[in-house]
Amino acid sequence: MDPSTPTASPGQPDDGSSEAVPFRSGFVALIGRPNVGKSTLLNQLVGQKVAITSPVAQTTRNRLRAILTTPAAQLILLDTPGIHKPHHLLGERLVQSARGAIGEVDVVLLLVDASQPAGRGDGFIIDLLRHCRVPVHVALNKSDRVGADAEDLAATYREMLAAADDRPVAWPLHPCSALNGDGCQALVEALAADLPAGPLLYPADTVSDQPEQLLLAELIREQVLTLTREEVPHSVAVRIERIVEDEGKVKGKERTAVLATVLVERSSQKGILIGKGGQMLKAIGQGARLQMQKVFDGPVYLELFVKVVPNWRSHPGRLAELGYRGD
Ligand SMILES: Nc1nc2c(ncn2[C@@H]2O[C@H](COP(=O)(O)OP(=O)(O)OP(=O)(O)O)[C@@H](O)[C@H]2O)c(=O)[nH]1
Repeated sequence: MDPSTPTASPGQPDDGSSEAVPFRSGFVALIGRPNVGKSTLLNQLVGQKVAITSPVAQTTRNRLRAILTTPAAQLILLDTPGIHKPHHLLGERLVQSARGAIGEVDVVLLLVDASQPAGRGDGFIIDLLRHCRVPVHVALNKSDRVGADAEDLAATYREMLAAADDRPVAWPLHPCSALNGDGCQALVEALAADLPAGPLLYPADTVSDQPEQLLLAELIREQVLTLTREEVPHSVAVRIERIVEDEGKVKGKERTAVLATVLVERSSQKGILIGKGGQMLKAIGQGARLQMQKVFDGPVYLELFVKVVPNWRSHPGRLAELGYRGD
């Protein structure tokens, strides 16, 4: 299909009758508690890595737009930081950012971890969404872990949601697995059906509006989250200093050099990040470099520095500099 003619959809009759199915486009906010799988779902839906994921809660710090174009619709998906009780200025900005997203979209997708019982956190989010003027869908994620069939899972979760909140909620439930893709196509179709008729808002082959620098910084942060222990992850920020087309070519492909600084709050954290004989920093660099090579589709040289900036998470100026605006 020619992407510049978005009204041509598979449901459109070719007899010239007026019952053409309109192309739909609009914004969908992904809302949920930390670690329910929002970023994993985003990557699964657009078919490539646009958001970093990790088993550490509160991985997502920026609102990311991922763009999914099907023959019938274009969905602009806003990944939001998990909603949780904030403990510092960064935390407050993250929650503000998620709340802000609810007011700006055409559809809200509430993601829950269906392998966990619904709890007070779910009640808090349901309350936040109760007065939302746009359709709310609920993705029952991690269905692969539950072992129940889709119907049973929906019925169980409906009861759990009702128990988490005394007033009944009648939002459509979609069992799915962001990890293996089960149920994701049906989910996309349901979301698309609730979008307004409209044209393509981005070229059909766009998958993200995230600046390259931010993605590269996130790929480094992902390795830190994956490889280091509890006390380090949330104190880390990454700043990309420079990206240069390197002189050298490897197997005929241009090499890209990336220079980045990893910011931590304490010198003890710097020690952990560097590791014995520099082993930890080397492993972080190697992991990030492999991911970056996929982004550039070519060889990457990555140089990492570690710098201590005490309390950067509580400094409005530092947060803004690193892109955490909480808008
Ligand atoms: N088994 C299983 N695990 C999943 C699924 N979706 C996500 N996960 C795992 O859950 C963890 C958290 O996933 P993320 O995508 O980072 O979660 P998030 O909601 O974006 O997290 P925050 O950034 O903290 O808000 C990771 O270890 C994922 O691999 C799923 O469908 N099935």
